[in-house]
Amino acid sequence: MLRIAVPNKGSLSEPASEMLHEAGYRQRKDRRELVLVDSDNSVEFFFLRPRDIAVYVGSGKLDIGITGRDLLLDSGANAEEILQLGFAGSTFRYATRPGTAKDVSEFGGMTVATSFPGLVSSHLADKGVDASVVRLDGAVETAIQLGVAEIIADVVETGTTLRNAGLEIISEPILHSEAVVIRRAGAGTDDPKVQQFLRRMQGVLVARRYVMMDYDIRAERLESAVALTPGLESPTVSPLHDQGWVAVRSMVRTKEAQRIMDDLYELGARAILTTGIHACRL
Ligand SMILES: Nc1ncnc2c1ncn2[C@@H]1O[C@H](COP(=O)(O)OP(=O)(O)OP(=O)(O)O)[C@@H](O)[C@H]1O
Ligand SMILES: O=P(O)(O)OC[C@H]1O[C@H](OP(=O)(O)OP(=O)(O)O)[C@H](O)[C@@H]1O
Ligand SMILES: [Mg+2]
Repeated sequence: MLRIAVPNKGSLSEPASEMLHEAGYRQRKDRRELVLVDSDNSVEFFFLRPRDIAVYVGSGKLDIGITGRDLLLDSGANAEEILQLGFAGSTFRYATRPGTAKDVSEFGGMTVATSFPGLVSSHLADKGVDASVVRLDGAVETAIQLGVAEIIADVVETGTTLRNAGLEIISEPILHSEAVVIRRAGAGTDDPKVQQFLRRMQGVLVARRYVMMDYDIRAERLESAVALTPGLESPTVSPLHDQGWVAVRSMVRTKEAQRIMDDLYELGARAILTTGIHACRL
């Protein structure tokens, strides 16, 4: 059985379970369930606090985990990313009241409040800045108002939370984060059970990002049309009964589908259809 850690709470929890469900795995119906065995797929899921996942996986007690890159790096656990999952995207940044500091180099002697002390301490050390770090559990924006710290370091998605707290971002992001699949460092991905899990998750990513596009085009325009829809490897081209026309089938990025349909139409393509992909193995 492959033992997989899944976030049980917070921003990562629902999208992680949704993705696993799309990959064909059973997921819990009751949020209080802590362990779930999916015997059909030889997988055991452990629903754990997002912060703890890297610790379990790093110790080798669990084979694989889903967590955030920021949480992984903050934990200092002996684990590494093996797949990026494309959800829970955010940056990790410093912020303060206007006028306090314009750059990390000015933080010397100040206090930084954060829920990610490992990440922040090592970033400050890299920059050679001698600032104190105070660890808080959440809602760190308030630490400045209450005089616990001059600076905060926190997850920023839209920036709304910072704006509402009257804070401004300082310097470049410390980190770009997203949900990732992790494994104990050095354990590799050769294990067939791990390979199968990764193929399923990659299948979901592709099914989410691509649609299948079909169209008919005159044979003499085929090369120009194929240049617009090169597919992942190479498009399928089939002859039509009506001589001089061919049918083309190719995968295109969902985000680009409408633009490509316009361009194909301009080129003379007709009967242009897109269909969703439910699942795939590349
Ligand atoms: N607003 C957000 N947008 C995108 N990702 C976020 C956001 N807030 C937190 N995350 C990500 O979620 C992970 C943190 O999960 P965690 O459950 O500890 O905190 P949370 O989602 O803020 O939940 P809570 O604070 O309610 O417990 C990190 O990887 C972080 O980057
Ligand atoms: O840039 P934004 O779109 O505003 O999102 C970022 C905010 O979302 C998270 O907070 P959450 O609501 O999880 O509260 P927390 O501080 O208690 O974790 C995070 O800690 C930031 O505060
Ligand atoms: Mg939070």
